[in-house]
Amino acid sequence: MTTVLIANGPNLSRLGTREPEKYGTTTLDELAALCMQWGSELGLEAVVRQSDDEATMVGWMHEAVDAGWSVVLNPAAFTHYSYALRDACALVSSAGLALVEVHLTNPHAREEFRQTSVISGVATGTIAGFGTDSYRLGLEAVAARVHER
Ligand SMILES: O=C1C[C@@](O)(C(=O)O)C[C@@H](O)[C@@H]1O
Repeated sequence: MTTVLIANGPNLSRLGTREPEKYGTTTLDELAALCMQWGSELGLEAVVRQSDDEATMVGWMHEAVDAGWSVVLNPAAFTHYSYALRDACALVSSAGLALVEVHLTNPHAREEFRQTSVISGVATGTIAGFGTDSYRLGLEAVAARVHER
């Protein structure tokens, strides 16, 4: 089965209680279980991780390249300023692996600083604003690309 890394950035461990009016009430553990279920329905093995640490996330992108994993990435606040994570994401997409950027909220409808993504330019595509369904749609996009190969 094809493995997909679902990588979550800073503060997403607090899902469920973090600004629930914006991010919903689903916890990260619940989201991980949903992703594993959606993944298996799509013929994908979902590996779900979260870190508040930029270097750790850069290392995960290197691991994805070496292992041939596609990635569904919610870079969280790193979206807006982490050139290190952007460069690591470019390694994934330039290796021909799908790198789908996802967001629970629609950053374009929020504060000005959220309207810039330094990741989008090297992502295969971006899905934002559909709550936890953004992840499901991200997995569907990966599955469509993997199965057309
Ligand atoms: O932490 C997050 C979550 C987020 O990536 C989202 O999923 O909507 C949007 C980011 O602006 C924010 O920093």
